[in-house]
Amino acid sequence: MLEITDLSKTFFAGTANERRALDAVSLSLAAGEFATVIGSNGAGKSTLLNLVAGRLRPDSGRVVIDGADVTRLADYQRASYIGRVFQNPMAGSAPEMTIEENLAIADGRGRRRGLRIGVTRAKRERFRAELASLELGLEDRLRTKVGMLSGGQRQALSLLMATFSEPKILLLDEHTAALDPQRAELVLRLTAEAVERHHLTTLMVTHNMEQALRLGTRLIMMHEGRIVVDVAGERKRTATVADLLAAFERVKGAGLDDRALLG
Ligand SMILES: Nc1ncnc2c1ncn2[C@@H]1O[C@H](COP(=O)(O)OP(=O)(O)OP(=O)(O)O)[C@@H](O)[C@H]1O
Repeated sequence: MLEITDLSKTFFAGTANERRALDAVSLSLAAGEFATVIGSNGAGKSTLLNLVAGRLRPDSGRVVIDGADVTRLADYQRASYIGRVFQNPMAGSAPEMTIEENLAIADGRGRRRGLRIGVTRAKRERFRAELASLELGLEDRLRTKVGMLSGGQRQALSLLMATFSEPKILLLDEHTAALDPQRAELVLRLTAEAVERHHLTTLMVTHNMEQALRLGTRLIMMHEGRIVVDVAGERKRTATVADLLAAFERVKGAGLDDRALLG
């Protein structure tokens, strides 16, 4: 479903500040595969997501989604392929618009006939049913402005909006980091349910190793623009936080050529 081949991105190339954010990364995710992505600050995690979303253009390499080469498409041109939730709960929805208006926009995303935010009775019923699944009581507040919601409620709504039009790829960029532990747990549960229900191919960046181990079917560790650990199946299920920390220490100590051994 997602084929990334030899993807590279350097910022400020040719200057003293040159920074190789992504270094010939290749990654293949099958339909429905849910990869959690960890790595230290500056490892290239957000850059990877930005390249998949089309927010950034790569210097070289390819991004193929569901067989379509989207490498040269701008972010709005691949919007129908991608749902994304950011760290900031304020980023995913429009505060001055109501819950149902926000959902109507999400519902129309990627469709051809422009922005249609008209809400029919049938749509309203669907919105109500989807909101009820969040178990936050938002189904009774369709006409409430989104700016009135708490961070956790807003992030749950952002997640619903990101998955509403059943995207091919779901990108989650530390989407629970700004929430208190209880709300973070709720949004994580909703995430797992949405991925399962819509069979979404997912990349979830997190700094929380326990989360990275508990969620998803695959775990990727990045370091200095490369994927240095990539585990799935039984190996992922039985891995511990201590294993990840040990792997990270090995990566930091290893020369570039040795890193391939860790996968
Ligand atoms: N728009 C940009 N302009 C210049 N440099 C950038 C830009 N985005 C990222 N970088 C640099 O690229 C490198 C990778 O950054 P990136 O944000 O992808 O890392 P990350 O793994 O997401 O880190 P964090 O965990 O801190 O969010 C860093 O050195 C960063 O400073």
